[in-house]
Amino acid sequence: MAAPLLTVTDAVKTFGQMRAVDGASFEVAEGSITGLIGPNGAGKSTLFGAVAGETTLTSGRVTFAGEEIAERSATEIYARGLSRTFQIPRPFPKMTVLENVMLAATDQLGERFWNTWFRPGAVARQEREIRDRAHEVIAFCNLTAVERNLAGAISGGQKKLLELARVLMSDPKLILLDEPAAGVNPALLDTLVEKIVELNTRGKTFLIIEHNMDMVMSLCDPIIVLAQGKVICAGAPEEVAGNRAVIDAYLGEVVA
Ligand SMILES: Nc1ncnc2c1ncn2[C@@H]1O[C@H](COP(=O)(O)OP(=O)(O)OP(=O)(O)O)[C@@H](O)[C@H]1O
Repeated sequence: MAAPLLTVTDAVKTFGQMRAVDGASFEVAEGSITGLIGPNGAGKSTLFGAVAGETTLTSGRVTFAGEEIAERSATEIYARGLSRTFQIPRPFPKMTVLENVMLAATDQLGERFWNTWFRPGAVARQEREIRDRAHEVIAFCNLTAVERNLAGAISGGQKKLLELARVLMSDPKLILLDEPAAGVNPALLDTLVEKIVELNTRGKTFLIIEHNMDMVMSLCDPIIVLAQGKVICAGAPEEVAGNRAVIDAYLGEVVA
């Protein structure tokens, strides 16, 4: 069997006395759409932040594409092909959809971009390439009709598609989606799911945090369940749905 694309081993993240992530271990197989679920406060977003390099784990290991990344910066991890979206989309509201998508590419070019200031011909060529790629990605995400609109003025669902478009500019191997369905109307949710499936067919691997159980159960396999910072179950949707510890964790949330 192929080595996993992402491996998290004994991850711990504490905030003062609080163990937000408490010894979590799991794998994401290359080519999978893996779900990460769990009650509120289980530690899912904290784990995402640690995997993407925004925060450092208190202890534990993270391996991505065969390389240890727990100590790497977010920029280095992004450059290696791991990109994420946020629970609440963070576009630049006063810029157009097209500008937002193009900016995702200039972010990633970093120093190389600034170097080109000394070579004006190269700047123009690079800008053309970025614009062409942005148009492709925007069309794929069904956003062409609004590409000249201000990002702050498009719908919640379109903002989620914009997040996906920005992520796609870097052509990542692994895409982390943080609650893609939150605040998205059913029609746009179908589009979003369709796009995820299509990208997966083209070889992209996904790790998805989601509270919408219908979406998770139909889209993700395997599903990893986190509760109080620990993985309490991981398996196929039907296994997870019938697991006693999972049911108890969610019931605990309802009762609490
Ligand atoms: N920067 C921080 N400082 C202190 N506590 C934090 C911090 N970030 C997260 N926490 C706490 O860590 C725990 C895990 O939070 P986290 O956001 O990772 O959970 P989650 O599973 O993503 O929850 P949700 O589904 O509600 O988004 C929570 O109790 C939260 O209050």
